[in-house]
Amino acid sequence: MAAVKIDGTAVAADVRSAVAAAVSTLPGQPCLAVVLVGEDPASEVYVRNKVKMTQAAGMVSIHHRLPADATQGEVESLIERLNADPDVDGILLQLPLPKGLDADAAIEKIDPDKDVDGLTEVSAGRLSLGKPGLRPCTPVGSVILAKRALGEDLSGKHVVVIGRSILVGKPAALLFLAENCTVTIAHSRTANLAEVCRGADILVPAVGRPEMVRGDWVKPGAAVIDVGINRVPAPEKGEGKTKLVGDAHYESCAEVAGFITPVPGGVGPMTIACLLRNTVLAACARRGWAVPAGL
Ligand SMILES: Nc1nc2c(c(=O)[nH]1)N[C@@H](CN(C=O)c1ccc(C(=O)N[C@@H](CCC(=O)O)C(=O)O)cc1)CN2
Repeated sequence: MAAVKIDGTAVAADVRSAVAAAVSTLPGQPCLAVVLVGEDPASEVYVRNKVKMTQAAGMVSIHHRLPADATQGEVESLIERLNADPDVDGILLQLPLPKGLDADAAIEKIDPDKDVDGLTEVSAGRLSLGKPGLRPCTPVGSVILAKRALGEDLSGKHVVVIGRSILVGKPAALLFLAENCTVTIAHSRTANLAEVCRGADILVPAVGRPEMVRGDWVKPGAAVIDVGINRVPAPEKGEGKTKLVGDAHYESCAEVAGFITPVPGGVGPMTIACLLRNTVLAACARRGWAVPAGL
Protein backbone atom coordinates (compact mmCIF):
# COMPACT_ATOMS: atom_id res chain seq x y z
CA MET A 1 0.00 0.00 0.00
CA ALA A 2 1.27 3.51 -0.78
CA ALA A 3 2.22 5.76 2.13
CA VAL A 4 0.07 8.69 3.19
CA LYS A 5 1.75 11.89 2.00
CA ILE A 6 2.17 14.43 4.83
CA ASP A 7 1.50 17.83 3.30
CA GLY A 8 4.05 20.16 4.91
CA THR A 9 2.78 23.14 2.94
CA ALA A 10 -0.70 22.72 4.47
CA VAL A 11 0.61 22.07 7.99
CA ALA A 12 2.89 25.13 7.72
CA ALA A 13 -0.12 27.22 6.66
CA ASP A 14 -1.97 25.97 9.79
CA VAL A 15 0.98 26.95 11.99
CA ARG A 16 1.17 30.42 10.36
CA SER A 17 -2.59 30.89 10.90
CA ALA A 18 -2.20 29.93 14.56
CA VAL A 19 0.67 32.45 14.84
CA ALA A 20 -1.42 35.21 13.21
CA ALA A 21 -4.35 34.44 15.54
CA ALA A 22 -2.00 34.53 18.54
CA VAL A 23 -0.43 37.82 17.44
CA SER A 24 -3.87 39.44 17.15
CA THR A 25 -4.43 38.82 20.90
CA LEU A 26 -1.10 40.31 22.06
CA PRO A 27 -0.81 43.77 23.60
CA GLY A 28 1.87 44.72 21.02
CA GLN A 29 3.47 43.60 17.77
CA PRO A 30 6.45 41.20 17.90
CA CYS A 31 9.35 42.24 15.66
CA LEU A 32 11.71 40.00 13.68
CA ALA A 33 14.99 41.34 12.28
CA VAL A 34 16.52 39.34 9.44
CA VAL A 35 20.14 39.91 8.42
CA LEU A 36 21.23 38.90 4.92
CA VAL A 37 24.90 39.18 3.99
CA GLY A 38 25.77 38.94 0.28
CA GLU A 39 23.64 37.91 -2.67
CA ASP A 40 23.18 34.15 -2.54
CA PRO A 41 20.10 33.65 -4.77
CA ALA A 42 18.47 30.95 -2.62
CA SER A 43 18.99 33.03 0.54
CA GLU A 44 17.41 36.04 -1.22
CA VAL A 45 14.26 33.94 -1.82
CA TYR A 46 14.14 32.58 1.73
CA VAL A 47 14.61 36.06 3.23
CA ARG A 48 11.95 37.55 0.95
CA ASN A 49 9.54 34.83 2.11
CA LYS A 50 10.45 35.40 5.76
CA VAL A 51 9.74 39.14 5.44
CA LYS A 52 6.46 38.54 3.59
CA MET A 53 5.20 35.88 6.03
CA THR A 54 6.25 37.87 9.12
CA GLN A 55 4.15 40.80 7.90
CA ALA A 56 1.27 38.54 6.89
CA ALA A 57 1.19 37.19 10.46
CA GLY A 58 0.75 40.75 11.77
CA MET A 59 4.32 41.19 13.03
CA VAL A 60 6.92 43.85 12.32
CA SER A 61 9.68 42.81 9.91
CA ILE A 62 13.07 44.52 9.72
CA HIS A 63 15.41 43.49 6.94
CA HIS A 64 19.11 44.42 7.01
CA ARG A 65 21.33 43.77 4.00
CA LEU A 66 25.10 43.82 4.09
CA PRO A 67 27.32 43.48 1.02
CA ALA A 68 29.19 40.22 0.33
CA ASP A 69 32.47 41.96 1.25
CA ALA A 70 31.19 43.04 4.68
CA THR A 71 33.72 42.38 7.42
CA GLN A 72 33.18 40.12 10.43
CA GLY A 73 33.21 43.26 12.57
CA GLU A 74 30.44 44.87 10.50
CA VAL A 75 28.22 41.79 10.77
CA GLU A 76 28.81 41.47 14.50
CA SER A 77 28.28 45.16 15.24
CA LEU A 78 24.94 45.06 13.37
CA ILE A 79 23.92 42.08 15.53
CA GLU A 80 24.98 43.96 18.66
CA ARG A 81 22.86 46.95 17.61
CA LEU A 82 19.86 44.64 17.14
CA ASN A 83 20.54 43.04 20.55
CA ALA A 84 20.40 46.48 22.13
CA ASP A 85 17.24 47.57 20.30
CA PRO A 86 14.32 47.10 22.70
CA ASP A 87 11.85 46.95 19.80
CA VAL A 88 13.51 43.85 18.27
CA ASP A 89 12.31 40.49 19.63
CA GLY A 90 14.01 38.09 17.23
CA ILE A 91 17.27 38.17 15.24
CA LEU A 92 17.95 35.80 12.36
CA LEU A 93 21.26 35.69 10.52
CA GLN A 94 20.56 34.01 7.18
CA LEU A 95 22.98 31.17 6.41
CA PRO A 96 25.27 30.44 4.69
CA LEU A 97 27.45 33.53 5.07
CA PRO A 98 29.79 34.51 2.24
CA LYS A 99 33.23 32.86 2.27
CA GLY A 100 35.66 34.41 4.72
CA LEU A 101 33.06 35.16 7.38
CA ASP A 102 32.82 33.07 10.55
CA ALA A 103 29.15 32.13 10.94
CA ASP A 104 29.62 30.47 14.35
CA ALA A 105 31.28 33.55 15.81
CA ALA A 106 28.59 35.85 14.39
CA ILE A 107 25.77 33.62 15.71
CA GLU A 108 27.38 33.66 19.15
CA LYS A 109 26.89 37.45 19.23
CA ILE A 110 23.09 37.03 19.09
CA ASP A 111 21.37 37.59 22.45
CA PRO A 112 20.08 34.06 23.29
CA ASP A 113 16.72 35.56 24.26
CA LYS A 114 16.39 36.89 20.69
CA ASP A 115 17.88 33.75 19.07
CA VAL A 116 14.79 32.71 17.09
CA ASP A 117 16.91 30.25 15.07
CA GLY A 118 17.90 28.45 18.30
CA LEU A 119 21.51 28.22 17.17
CA THR A 120 23.54 29.93 19.90
CA GLU A 121 25.48 27.83 22.42
CA VAL A 122 23.07 28.98 25.15
CA SER A 123 20.04 27.83 23.13
CA ALA A 124 21.74 24.50 22.36
CA GLY A 125 22.61 24.10 26.04
CA ARG A 126 19.05 24.88 27.11
CA LEU A 127 17.75 22.27 24.64
CA SER A 128 20.19 19.58 25.75
CA LEU A 129 19.42 20.25 29.43
CA GLY A 130 15.67 20.22 28.77
CA LYS A 131 15.35 23.85 29.95
CA PRO A 132 12.92 26.32 28.35
CA GLY A 133 14.38 28.17 25.38
CA LEU A 134 14.13 28.82 21.66
CA ARG A 135 14.46 25.65 19.56
CA PRO A 136 15.84 25.37 15.99
CA CYS A 137 13.06 25.76 13.42
CA THR A 138 13.56 22.86 10.99
CA PRO A 139 13.83 20.24 13.78
CA VAL A 140 10.71 21.64 15.47
CA GLY A 141 8.92 21.40 12.12
CA SER A 142 10.04 17.77 11.77
CA VAL A 143 8.54 16.85 15.15
CA ILE A 144 5.26 18.61 14.29
CA LEU A 145 5.04 16.64 11.02
CA ALA A 146 5.82 13.35 12.81
CA LYS A 147 2.94 14.11 15.20
CA ARG A 148 0.61 14.84 12.28
CA ALA A 149 1.47 11.37 10.99
CA LEU A 150 1.47 9.29 14.15
CA GLY A 151 -0.49 11.35 16.69
CA GLU A 152 0.55 13.66 19.54
CA ASP A 153 2.06 10.92 21.70
CA LEU A 154 5.34 9.78 20.18
CA SER A 155 6.60 8.12 23.37
CA GLY A 156 8.33 4.80 22.85
CA LYS A 157 8.76 5.32 19.10
CA HIS A 158 12.19 4.47 17.75
CA VAL A 159 13.53 7.47 15.85
CA VAL A 160 16.58 7.20 13.60
CA VAL A 161 18.01 10.58 12.63
CA ILE A 162 20.56 10.30 9.82
CA GLY A 163 22.97 13.23 10.18
CA ARG A 164 24.55 15.03 13.12
CA SER A 165 24.57 18.66 11.98
CA ILE A 166 24.17 21.50 14.46
CA LEU A 167 21.33 23.03 12.38
CA VAL A 168 19.21 19.85 12.13
CA GLY A 169 20.53 16.40 13.12
CA LYS A 170 21.57 16.98 16.74
CA PRO A 171 18.66 19.25 17.74
CA ALA A 172 16.15 16.95 16.00
CA ALA A 173 17.49 14.01 18.01
CA LEU A 174 17.16 15.99 21.26
CA LEU A 175 13.63 17.17 20.42
CA PHE A 176 12.48 13.60 19.71
CA LEU A 177 14.15 12.50 22.95
CA ALA A 178 12.14 15.17 24.76
CA GLU A 179 9.04 13.48 23.30
CA ASN A 180 10.14 10.27 25.08
CA CYS A 181 11.26 8.60 21.86
CA THR A 182 14.16 6.17 21.73
CA VAL A 183 16.64 7.98 19.49
CA THR A 184 19.51 6.75 17.37
CA ILE A 185 21.76 9.25 15.58
CA ALA A 186 23.24 7.62 12.50
CA HIS A 187 25.95 9.24 10.35
CA SER A 188 28.56 8.61 7.68
CA ARG A 189 30.51 6.19 9.92
CA THR A 190 27.49 4.18 11.11
CA ALA A 191 27.92 0.48 10.37
CA ASN A 192 25.02 -1.30 8.64
CA LEU A 193 23.16 1.97 8.05
CA ALA A 194 20.32 0.35 6.07
CA GLU A 195 19.72 -2.14 8.87
CA VAL A 196 19.77 0.60 11.52
CA CYS A 197 17.22 2.59 9.48
CA ARG A 198 14.98 -0.49 9.16
CA GLY A 199 14.58 -0.36 12.95
CA ALA A 200 12.99 3.09 12.83
CA ASP A 201 9.34 3.90 13.48
CA ILE A 202 10.26 7.46 12.47
CA LEU A 203 13.12 7.87 9.99
CA VAL A 204 14.59 11.39 9.67
CA PRO A 205 17.18 11.65 6.90
CA ALA A 206 19.08 14.95 7.26
CA VAL A 207 22.37 14.52 5.45
CA GLY A 208 22.03 16.39 2.16
CA ARG A 209 22.65 13.27 0.01
CA PRO A 210 20.06 13.15 -2.78
CA GLU A 211 17.79 10.08 -2.61
CA MET A 212 20.22 8.11 -0.44
CA VAL A 213 17.51 6.34 1.56
CA ARG A 214 15.85 3.64 -0.52
CA GLY A 215 12.63 1.75 0.09
CA ASP A 216 14.40 -1.32 1.46
CA TRP A 217 15.85 0.85 4.28
CA VAL A 218 12.35 1.58 5.58
CA LYS A 219 10.34 -0.48 8.07
CA PRO A 220 6.85 -1.22 6.69
CA GLY A 221 4.42 1.39 8.03
CA ALA A 222 7.15 3.78 9.33
CA ALA A 223 6.98 7.57 9.03
CA VAL A 224 9.70 9.08 6.83
CA ILE A 225 10.28 12.75 7.69
CA ASP A 226 12.66 13.85 4.94
CA VAL A 227 14.70 16.91 5.91
CA GLY A 228 16.98 16.89 2.85
CA ILE A 229 16.40 19.52 0.15
CA ASN A 230 18.77 18.85 -2.75
CA ARG A 231 18.80 20.52 -6.15
CA VAL A 232 19.79 17.98 -8.83
CA PRO A 233 19.90 17.97 -12.64
CA ALA A 234 16.58 17.03 -14.30
CA PRO A 235 17.40 16.23 -17.93
CA GLU A 236 13.86 14.80 -18.33
CA LYS A 237 12.57 18.39 -17.93
CA GLY A 238 14.89 19.74 -20.60
CA GLU A 239 18.51 20.66 -21.02
CA GLY A 240 20.03 22.46 -18.03
CA LYS A 241 16.85 22.05 -15.95
CA THR A 242 16.96 21.09 -12.27
CA LYS A 243 14.55 19.78 -9.63
CA LEU A 244 14.44 19.39 -5.85
CA VAL A 245 14.67 15.95 -4.27
CA GLY A 246 14.95 14.81 -0.67
CA ASP A 247 17.46 12.54 1.04
CA ALA A 248 14.89 9.75 0.63
CA HIS A 249 14.05 8.23 -2.74
CA TYR A 250 10.35 9.16 -2.69
CA GLU A 251 8.80 6.49 -4.90
CA SER A 252 10.52 3.46 -3.39
CA CYS A 253 10.15 4.72 0.21
CA ALA A 254 6.46 5.56 -0.33
CA GLU A 255 5.80 1.93 -1.32
CA VAL A 256 6.92 0.72 2.11
CA ALA A 257 6.37 3.59 4.56
CA GLY A 258 3.06 4.37 6.24
CA PHE A 259 3.66 8.14 6.01
CA ILE A 260 6.14 10.25 4.07
CA THR A 261 6.91 13.94 3.59
CA PRO A 262 7.54 15.04 0.00
CA VAL A 263 10.31 17.34 -1.24
CA PRO A 264 9.40 20.04 -2.06
CA GLY A 265 6.37 20.60 0.14
CA GLY A 266 7.38 18.71 3.28
CA VAL A 267 9.70 19.87 6.05
CA GLY A 268 10.97 22.94 4.10
CA PRO A 269 7.85 25.11 4.52
CA MET A 270 7.78 24.29 8.25
CA THR A 271 11.09 26.15 8.74
CA ILE A 272 9.62 29.62 8.20
CA ALA A 273 6.35 28.79 9.99
CA CYS A 274 8.31 27.69 13.08
CA LEU A 275 10.48 30.82 12.84
CA LEU A 276 7.34 32.97 13.11
CA ARG A 277 6.20 30.91 16.10
CA ASN A 278 9.61 31.37 17.77
CA THR A 279 9.37 35.13 17.21
CA VAL A 280 6.08 35.24 19.13
CA LEU A 281 7.54 33.04 21.90
CA ALA A 282 10.62 35.29 22.13
CA ALA A 283 8.46 38.43 22.27
CA CYS A 284 6.26 36.95 25.03
CA ALA A 285 9.27 35.89 27.11
CA ARG A 286 11.08 39.25 26.72
CA ARG A 287 8.05 41.46 27.24
CA GLY A 288 6.40 39.44 29.98
CA TRP A 289 3.30 38.65 27.91
CA ALA A 290 1.40 35.39 28.48
CA VAL A 291 1.90 32.94 25.61
CA PRO A 292 -1.43 32.86 23.74
CA ALA A 293 -3.28 29.54 23.68
CA GLY A 294 -2.89 27.54 20.47
CA LEU A 295 0.83 28.17 19.99
N1 LIG B 1 19.59 31.18 9.65
C1 LIG B 1 19.13 30.13 8.93
N2 LIG B 1 19.61 29.92 7.70
C2 LIG B 1 19.15 28.84 7.01
C3 LIG B 1 18.12 28.02 7.52
C4 LIG B 1 17.64 28.28 8.82
O1 LIG B 1 16.75 27.56 9.36
N3 LIG B 1 18.16 29.37 9.48
N4 LIG B 1 17.57 27.01 6.72
C5 LIG B 1 17.89 26.95 5.32
C6 LIG B 1 17.09 27.84 4.42
N5 LIG B 1 15.69 28.09 4.80
C7 LIG B 1 15.44 29.08 5.68
O2 LIG B 1 16.24 29.90 6.00
C8 LIG B 1 14.63 27.43 4.11
C9 LIG B 1 14.87 26.36 3.28
C10 LIG B 1 13.83 25.78 2.55
C11 LIG B 1 12.55 26.27 2.67
C12 LIG B 1 11.43 25.74 1.83
O3 LIG B 1 10.28 26.08 2.08
N6 LIG B 1 11.73 24.94 0.82
C13 LIG B 1 10.73 24.50 -0.15
C14 LIG B 1 11.34 24.52 -1.54
C15 LIG B 1 11.79 25.89 -1.94
C16 LIG B 1 12.34 25.92 -3.35
O4 LIG B 1 11.57 25.75 -4.29
O5 LIG B 1 13.56 26.14 -3.49
C17 LIG B 1 10.28 23.09 0.15
O6 LIG B 1 11.08 22.30 0.70
O7 LIG B 1 9.15 22.80 -0.19
C18 LIG B 1 12.31 27.34 3.50
C19 LIG B 1 13.34 27.91 4.22
C20 LIG B 1 19.33 27.35 5.12
N7 LIG B 1 19.65 28.59 5.76
